[in-house]
Amino acid sequence: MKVFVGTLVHSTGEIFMQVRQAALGVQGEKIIFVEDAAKLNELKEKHNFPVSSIVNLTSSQFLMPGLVDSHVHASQFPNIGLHMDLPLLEWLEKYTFPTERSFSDLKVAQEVYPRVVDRMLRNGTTTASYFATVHLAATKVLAATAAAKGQRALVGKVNMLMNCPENYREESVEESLRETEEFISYTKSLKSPLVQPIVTPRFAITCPENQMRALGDLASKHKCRIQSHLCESKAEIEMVKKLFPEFPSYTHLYHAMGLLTDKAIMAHCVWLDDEELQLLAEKRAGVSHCPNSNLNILSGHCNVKRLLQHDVKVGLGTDCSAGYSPSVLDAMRRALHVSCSVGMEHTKDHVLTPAEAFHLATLGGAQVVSMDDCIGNFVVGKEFDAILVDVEAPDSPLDIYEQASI
Ligand SMILES: Nc1nc2[nH]cnc2c(=O)[nH]1
Repeated sequence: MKVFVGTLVHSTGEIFMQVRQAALGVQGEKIIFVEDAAKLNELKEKHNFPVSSIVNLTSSQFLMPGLVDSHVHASQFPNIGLHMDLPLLEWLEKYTFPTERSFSDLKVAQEVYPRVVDRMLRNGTTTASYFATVHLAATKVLAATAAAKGQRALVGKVNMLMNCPENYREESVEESLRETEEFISYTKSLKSPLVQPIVTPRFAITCPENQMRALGDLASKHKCRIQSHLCESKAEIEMVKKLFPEFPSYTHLYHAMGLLTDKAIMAHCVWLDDEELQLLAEKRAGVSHCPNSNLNILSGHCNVKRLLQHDVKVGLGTDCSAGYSPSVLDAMRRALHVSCSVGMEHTKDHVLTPAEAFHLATLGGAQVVSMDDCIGNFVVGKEFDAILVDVEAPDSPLDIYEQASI
């Protein structure tokens, strides 16, 4: 049993502090928090439990729930900070598909994915929902890497068949299903308590109707989560309307395909109309808000308060590499700034508070990835996915002033 002796500090200022040490979570061990040594002795006597180690937190340290990145493309990390001069559809064609295609070479996956998972953990992301690429072998590397490095992860082999380069797509619906099912079996064979497969139709533009329907069925058969992109940019929505004119909206299309489940993660959702918002709320599908990406590739300002007011589950996504930062703390800051812009366009009721941004990054994210029964906060009985923040670590980027008014 591990025991943490210390006081949990909660203040809105926390969210701007740099995470100095990540992934303290200890699998399979019980952890309790106590305020002081006297309380610990009392508990030891009462419950007669063995104590294998005690960690005392100093007054400059605090623990907080691990950060949840509900939308990130592991295969796009080589492009982080590059190529942000085009809007979504052109950006995909010119920069993103060619980079993802390079993962047909397994060596690329073996080199890139361990660095991705390390980088995410160093940023305090204890749970991530990853898009990989269409390549089965490379996607297996990502799943095995997350399992080996102890990151909680949903990993998706990307499904796409049309409106993408001939040298970067699946061959047929049959092959797409066969390989996705093989990936699901492979992930289960890892027997990791942390890593699970997620069904990943890229978006409606790249997936014909029969593929989307079949993937919806597959997710239902294997009780898998689903992730995709929805209503990210106006040009994307126009194209979806042209490709699927018989459906009342993009969101209704996904619903008809069986993709809008209570275990679905829909990235972006910047431009939902009222009916779509209603449908999303009714189906209990979650939204991954990716503000860094939405600004970079000019998608738009998502009104997160509007989503929350309709009782939609919302978490944060870094969406690397359309987003240039793999840090969920960065996503929190961007979410606050975007909400300020939305507030200036509407009313100040649309501005997020720092506490709400903190919630989006932790429990909100856990709800979106359908894991709020086991992570997201420090409720007794949940897994201990936590990060230790030390504001006085050597070279800390923060100066703490006694005069600060809290
Ligand atoms: N931001 C983003 N949007 C997408 N829509 C379809 N694919 C992508 C992607 O890779 N990134």
